[in-house]
Amino acid sequence: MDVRVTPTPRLHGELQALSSKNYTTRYLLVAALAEGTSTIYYPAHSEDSDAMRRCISDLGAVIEEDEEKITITGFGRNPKDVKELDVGNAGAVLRFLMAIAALAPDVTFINRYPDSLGKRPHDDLIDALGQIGVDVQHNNGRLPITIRGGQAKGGKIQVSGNVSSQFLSALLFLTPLLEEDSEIEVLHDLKSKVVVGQTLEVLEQAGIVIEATEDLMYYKVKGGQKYLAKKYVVQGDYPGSAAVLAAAAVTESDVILHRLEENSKQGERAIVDVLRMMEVPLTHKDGIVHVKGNGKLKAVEFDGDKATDAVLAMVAAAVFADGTSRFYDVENLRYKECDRITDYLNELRKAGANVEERQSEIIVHGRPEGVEGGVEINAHYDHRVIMALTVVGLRAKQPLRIRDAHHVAKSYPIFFDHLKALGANVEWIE
Ligand SMILES: O=C(O)C1=C[C@@H](OP(=O)(O)O)[C@@H](O)[C@H](O)C1
Ligand SMILES: C=C(OP(=O)(O)O)C(=O)O
Repeated sequence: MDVRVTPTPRLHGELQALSSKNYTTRYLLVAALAEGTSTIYYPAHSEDSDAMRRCISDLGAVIEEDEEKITITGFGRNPKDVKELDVGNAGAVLRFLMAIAALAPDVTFINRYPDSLGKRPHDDLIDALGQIGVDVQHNNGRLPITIRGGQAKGGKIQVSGNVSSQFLSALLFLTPLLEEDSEIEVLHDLKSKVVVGQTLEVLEQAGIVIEATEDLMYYKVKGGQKYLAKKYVVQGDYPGSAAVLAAAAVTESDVILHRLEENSKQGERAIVDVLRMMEVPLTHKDGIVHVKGNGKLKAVEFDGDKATDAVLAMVAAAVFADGTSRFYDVENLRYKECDRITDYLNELRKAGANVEERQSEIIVHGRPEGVEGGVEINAHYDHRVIMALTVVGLRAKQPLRIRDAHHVAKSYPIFFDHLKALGANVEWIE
């Protein structure tokens, strides 16, 4: 399904932010790893969070759900002997469960998205699991991947952090359940470090004790720990909301978004600071962001690694800024649903933006006068590309057609409903 985005000068209205994808996947996982019954209030509903639900259920968690909450009776350290797991296109779900599969005899992760997740590398995690005796069969570091666990006892693990933080998070979820104590040392740089903060926060809430150095590069984990069954409440999602806020910033707007905690550990809350730096009129108080956009933005420089899943939305806003913006330290955007530097900038250029790439930088020469539009956009299976190009389309001169925009459902199935509710001219077309 495609979406047509027709230029829209004004947005107006009030929305509840959707629930955080990253917290939902983590709470589902720690609930599955506990032996009792946990309750998660306001879980996210998206393809990625559904992938975690489906997989933990296949592994033996018992799940009941109503409008408001989900209750999960976990399998502790004894997952069911499943032969196959389907994580859809969800990178974090795959990586976390690759580690948990070390507790099972023989699991194969199938390759349902050969052109997206199927291209992403998992070598660093495969290597780390190998160090504690887990046998991993793989296709040159990629899916399909078969894990034969059972032998893992704990010990010293070194893991590289310069492609994805998800490998480290995966090991942090697994090692407390192993018989022996573990030490985890992160090699090279640790990208998306802030997200590891969310992992540690959730582990602590689940009763797991982990000693971490302040720089998050070294950990001591006692083996034989138990995840506790708990009650969790999922907060609002900054990465998805970043696109809505960017849309409000590039238009004349009066847009209010609820459920965005000021002191959240989500790095993508930096969207608020970045828009402020761009001189977009806004306030943020008591979990409510209120943007009163006038369409005027100033260029900005920002370390994108601090807010990895909001960078594309920030870049979309910068397309209309006065001056040249620079988003640096973003190399690992290349290893996501698509190459979020080369592929994304190609689509932006088609729409009429003036952008340049470096290996780990995105440079945007702003066009406050607007961009031409009138083209078809390739979504590259990437929800964040779809959302960011929608922002650009709102201020293009001619409509943009975004092909296969249904992939927005990976994290934000109701994104277009939300934008429509604000008055955006967006419509699904066959
Ligand atoms: O741990 C997580 O839930 C995630 C970590 C980040 O990935 P990287 O660590 O690969 O940057 C982020 O982009 C992804 O959306 C979710
Ligand atoms: C990169 C993302 O997710 P994942 O790595 O879990 O596929 C994302 O949500 O933008």
